[in-house]
Amino acid sequence: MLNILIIGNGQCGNRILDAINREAFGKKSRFAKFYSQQKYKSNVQTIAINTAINDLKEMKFTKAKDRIHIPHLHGVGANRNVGKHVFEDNKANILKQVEERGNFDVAFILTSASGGTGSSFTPLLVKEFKQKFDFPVYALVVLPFREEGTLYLQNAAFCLRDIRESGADGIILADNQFLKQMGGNVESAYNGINDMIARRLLFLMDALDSEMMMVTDLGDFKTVMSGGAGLATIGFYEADSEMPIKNAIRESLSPSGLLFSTNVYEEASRSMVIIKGDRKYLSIDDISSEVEKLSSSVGHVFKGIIVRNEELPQVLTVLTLESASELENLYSIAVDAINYEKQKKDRVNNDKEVDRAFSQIDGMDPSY
Ligand SMILES: Nc1nc2c(ncn2[C@@H]2O[C@H](COP(=O)(O)OP(=O)(O)OP(=O)(O)O)[C@@H](O)[C@H]2O)c(=O)[nH]1
Repeated sequence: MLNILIIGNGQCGNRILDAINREAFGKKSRFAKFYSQQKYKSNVQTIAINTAINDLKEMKFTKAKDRIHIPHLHGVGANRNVGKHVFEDNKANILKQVEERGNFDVAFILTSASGGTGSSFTPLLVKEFKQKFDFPVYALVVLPFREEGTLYLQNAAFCLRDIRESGADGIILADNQFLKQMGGNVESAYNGINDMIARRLLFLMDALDSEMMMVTDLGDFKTVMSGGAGLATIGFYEADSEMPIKNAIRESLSPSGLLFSTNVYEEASRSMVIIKGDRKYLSIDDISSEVEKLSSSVGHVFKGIIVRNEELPQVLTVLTLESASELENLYSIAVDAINYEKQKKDRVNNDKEVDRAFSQIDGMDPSY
């Protein structure tokens, strides 16, 4: 049995963690968390960390003992410098609470790249973990909608770089902009995106800890994640009973299945394909021929099959990327955002117009 730690940092990380716990507790009752056991096969510990108490209170499926409030106003207001200081002041407390949970085989840290709390805490937390523990640490990082503004864009650029430099064993990318086709208003888009991420992570945990017909384990996952440029994404597809399994594999690798925009056949470096479902849907020949196609352009592909009676076929693909043109696009917009913010600040510093306005009443007092 694997010991798995999942941490959700900041509002976005908290919400995805809550979506994971909702699936794991069963969706039926919001009170399930008070009396039921999580349905995980592994020993999964979940911890939500936030500076904003309201974000923690908003969680419906994560137990109160699994929420760590780091008091700092109501968040750090998208300021990563403030967030870094707040983390340093509180890291002993956070690490103590993690250590009290026991030993882990692997940790996942969930965060947005662009806010203040999650994006500044995550790289520093990864760094502490890598110094203190010897389990692999993976960050699942949510990229912003591109129209969310200059501060979020610059945060995303610096956060991703910081996480890469922190010693993380891999970064799994999910992109709000790419996933916004979920439609609806922002809130329902968030819920839809969070559910997509939660489902994929739960499938992954299930696969790493299952008796399989064909085995993929944590060792294989580590090997996949160590390929490429340290970046990865995850695809998923659930087929109906009519769809041939090879089409389901292809769908999981298509834009509608992936969490991040990439042409898998051009940018992926290593992959893991796990297929789950009733034996009657799982033609080994079809699976093998589709996986061979993928490996001819990707390189190494690990393949796992989990037989689950009466279940429709589902496919999960983990892909590490050796290049990511969408990330290059994001960085070029972020550079514009950083320059824009800098110019604005310079203008305010150099332009004394406001000071001149105030100076007109120097030495005067109000008369009533
Ligand atoms: N997918 C998804 N993205 C979210 C969600 N909530 C916020 N975001 C995105 O996360 C970014 C903002 O980061 P947050 O996680 O809200 O910020 P934080 O880490 O709590 O930091 P501060 O509020 O600045 O202290 C924006 O790009 C939002 O679009 C969510 O529930 N799901």
